[in-house]
Amino acid sequence: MAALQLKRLNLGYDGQTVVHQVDLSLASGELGCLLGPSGCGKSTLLRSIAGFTEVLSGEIWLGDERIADAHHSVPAQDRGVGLVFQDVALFPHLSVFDNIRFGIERWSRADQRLRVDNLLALVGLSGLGARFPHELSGGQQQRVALARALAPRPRVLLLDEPFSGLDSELRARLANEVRAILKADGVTALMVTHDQKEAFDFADRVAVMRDGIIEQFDPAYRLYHEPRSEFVARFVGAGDVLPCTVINTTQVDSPLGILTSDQTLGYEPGQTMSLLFRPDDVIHDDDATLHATLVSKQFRGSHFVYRVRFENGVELGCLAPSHHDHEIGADVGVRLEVEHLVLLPK
Ligand SMILES: Nc1ncnc2c1ncn2[C@@H]1O[C@H](COP(=O)(O)OP(=O)(O)OP(=O)(O)O)[C@@H](O)[C@H]1O
Repeated sequence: MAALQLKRLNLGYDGQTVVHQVDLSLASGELGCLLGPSGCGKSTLLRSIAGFTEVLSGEIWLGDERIADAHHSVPAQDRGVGLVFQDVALFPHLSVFDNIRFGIERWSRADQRLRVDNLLALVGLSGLGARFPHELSGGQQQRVALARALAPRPRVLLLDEPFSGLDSELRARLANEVRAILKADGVTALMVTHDQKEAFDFADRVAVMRDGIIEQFDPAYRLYHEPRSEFVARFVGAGDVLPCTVINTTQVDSPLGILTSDQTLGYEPGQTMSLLFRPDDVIHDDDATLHATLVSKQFRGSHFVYRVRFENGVELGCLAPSHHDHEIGADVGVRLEVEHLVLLPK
């Protein structure tokens, strides 16, 4: 049984629907993410699960309990949902230990101590229970907030842009760390972010949202390599789209010649489609027979991302090994490595 299930969910404000017909489910222990541009409805969706936004139609289930539909709604405090927000909001006058203990005060003293000690160890803060929030770094405070939300063993944990107040290096590290912590505790969680890297670091599956609908809900690898729409393709990574015409079950005619896929394409011959090129499909290679002009380059440490222009004017992003520091305007060799062609509707 799914730990969290949204069925044909419609949400909105003042008679206006902002989330449309959303279906989504998370298995027990699964980590999901809502990823999308500002205003697409991510927070509205998350708030409806927490019990802060009413349901216009559709249903929200936690395990075998229907917690909300258009006619009834279990109060937020009775849902067994844990929350972690961007603003950490720890109680400044309580110690770390007492902050974490806050939601389990009705447990026995011994159980409280055991749970808090376990959580402190889980979030890597053993020995810091007596400190106060102002004596911790931003990242440590966020981990205390996480431990506090986890203490009562919520049925599902909701995280709304939990790292957005932190600097970029810490964000990347925390997304991974929090993932490991939640996996170790077997927690089911749904996080909201507009940061693709954070979503990829954190989640088992990512739901890409646009204008109140979920365009695709898949593991990161699949979103990147098998996006179902141009919007998803562009939102989860760099890429270029060229027009092409389907020739047969495995080949297309493109501005870069005839390309062959290692998988059946599933489109009718003669259909015109968009063909996706990721920079990692286009590799700079001094020995390649295909040539292009280097238009721009970005150094990324381990590699360069080149922009190359072919004779017919087509431009693509291209990966180059870190030590291939060619001059802008140089003629460079390029190898196309597109075994799996990604065709998108035009
Ligand atoms: N309390 C509210 N009253 C009226 N409209 C709202 C309210 N909250 C959000 N909206 C509208 O609903 C839509 C979705 O907003 P929501 O906050 O869910 O988006 P989001 O994807 O989380 O955006 P962001 O990444 O900027 O937080 C937007 O058009 C927003 O203006």
